[in-house]
Amino acid sequence: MPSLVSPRLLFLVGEIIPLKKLSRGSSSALSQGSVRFFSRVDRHKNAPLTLANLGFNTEFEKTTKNKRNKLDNVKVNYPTEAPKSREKVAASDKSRAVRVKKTLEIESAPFAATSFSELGLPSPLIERLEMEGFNVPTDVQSAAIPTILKNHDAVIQSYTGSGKTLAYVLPILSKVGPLKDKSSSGDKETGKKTDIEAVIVAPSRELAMQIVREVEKLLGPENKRVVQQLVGGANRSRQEEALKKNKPLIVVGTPGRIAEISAAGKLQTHGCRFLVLDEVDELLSFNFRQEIHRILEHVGRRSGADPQGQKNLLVKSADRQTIMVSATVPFSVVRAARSWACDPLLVQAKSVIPLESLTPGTVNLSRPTSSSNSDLNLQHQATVQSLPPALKHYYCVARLQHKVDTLRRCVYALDAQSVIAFMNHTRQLKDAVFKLEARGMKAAELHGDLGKLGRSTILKKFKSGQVRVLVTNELAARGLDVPECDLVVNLDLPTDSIHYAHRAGRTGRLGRKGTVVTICEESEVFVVKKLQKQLGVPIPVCEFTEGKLIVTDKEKHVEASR
Ligand SMILES: Nc1ncnc2c1ncn2[C@@H]1O[C@H](COP(=O)(O)OP(=O)(O)OP(=O)(O)O)[C@@H](O)[C@H]1O
Repeated sequence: MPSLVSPRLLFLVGEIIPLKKLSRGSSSALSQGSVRFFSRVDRHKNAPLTLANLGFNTEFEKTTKNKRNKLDNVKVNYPTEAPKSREKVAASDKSRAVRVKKTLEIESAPFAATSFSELGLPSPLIERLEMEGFNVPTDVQSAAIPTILKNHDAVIQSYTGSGKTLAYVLPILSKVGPLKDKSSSGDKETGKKTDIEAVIVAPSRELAMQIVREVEKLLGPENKRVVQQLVGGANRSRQEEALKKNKPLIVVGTPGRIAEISAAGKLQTHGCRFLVLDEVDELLSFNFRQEIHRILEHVGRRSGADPQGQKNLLVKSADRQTIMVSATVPFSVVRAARSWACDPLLVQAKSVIPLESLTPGTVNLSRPTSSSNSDLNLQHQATVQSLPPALKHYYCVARLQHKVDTLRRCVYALDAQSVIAFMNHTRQLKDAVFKLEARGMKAAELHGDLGKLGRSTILKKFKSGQVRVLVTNELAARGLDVPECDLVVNLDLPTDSIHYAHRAGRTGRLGRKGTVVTICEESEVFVVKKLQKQLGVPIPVCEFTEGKLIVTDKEKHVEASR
């Protein structure tokens, strides 16, 4: 079997990563890898980067029924001895154990593993998973869990609803708290009991509370105090009292509140071992910049140097494992990971590669600019990775004043039971809800101006089916997990393909069916066409007549199946 890595690209089970510039470390590591090629690569100079012009006739060896899809012999070998900054400190100085990254043998991360026990999770945690009905890990969990357990910093990128939350929660619970692997040697013993060992940051209260519930479910009722929420809008002094009284090991919250309590000296995170930035591209946006910077400076310590960049082995803080997560990874995330993480790996559903091998455009989704053909192909590839494959996308044209009525007809035509409708301005949400209710359709609005109690009540009603249409904006909805959601409607156009992807990802969770309909004015159709190109998915035009969704594309006039 040929064992080579073309200097131009790395082909990992359906992934083509143009590696214009591999840094020495990873290229040597990667060049030791042997990736299965079935054809020669002969890329023409300026042709766009497509499989065809790369001379690939990709044909995978059919795996037998029982054999899993594995990457044979692809190794990303990191030096087993920790880089200088992570050398084991002398036995005498126990105050600061450091994390030693272990060689990551990709084949030990069996992509599409058939059980969680194959991934090295401790049995108490596996028992809890089984009690909660989680038996088979998703692809991104199969790739991420071994990577994080081997102490690597990671950027986890996989399409919406693919199980990214557990992909980082499970390895953390394997090392922190009552379900952890008691036998794991060499791991840092926790410092004072008050030390927080994991900080998980999310851009919205809803998402933070959703993560808390996932962690609490796994910990079980007897261990609920191990995790605590620090979300904005809740009573801060009560949160600080709980921190003192319960001494949680894991905190989950929104950037503002975590930074606020940290600045007040009420959150001891210098011994923190894990920092997770969920929906990281949103967290790096302007509105959270200051708080995220404070959190990155004060939580644990970036491995290898203190925030001032000086090597300071006397700092009494543990190396921090930094994990960044999102369905969309624009290059701003790659840059942030490079400065705040240490040798981070890009973990996708079926590939784990050194992040430093990426160049602008490879996973960049945030530059929906006019780009050359090959860049479009790359964006296409990156964007498609952020959309659940089973989704169906449509658009229909309506006058501004008829949009809500069109939404109502869309809901009836698709017989949708759990609908999330997106608008760009909070004041319009009320008007849309009023019009829907006036026509007998149970609707409610969700946005930042509502209080914490109001928001959680509305979410509960929506999840329980008491509300059929939730009208919201994308911040309140990012990362939101409502498995029953079967239709997403864009009443206003999203600002770019990243926002489209996160809105669309509220439906079609974990392989379920889902439909996305964008209702736009005639003058906005060109934007939908642009999104279609950037997202790489067909968005045919449709209309809702006689209670049916009719695709009205010229070449085909068919009724869309429900
Ligand atoms: N291994 C699994 N088996 C069954 N269900 C799972 C598994 N992992 C996650 N889930 C469920 O799948 C749903 C989606 O998971 P999650 O919210 O973590 O997806 P996500 O990738 O973070 O989505 P988003 O990008 O929108 O944040 C949740 O209801 C979760 O409980």
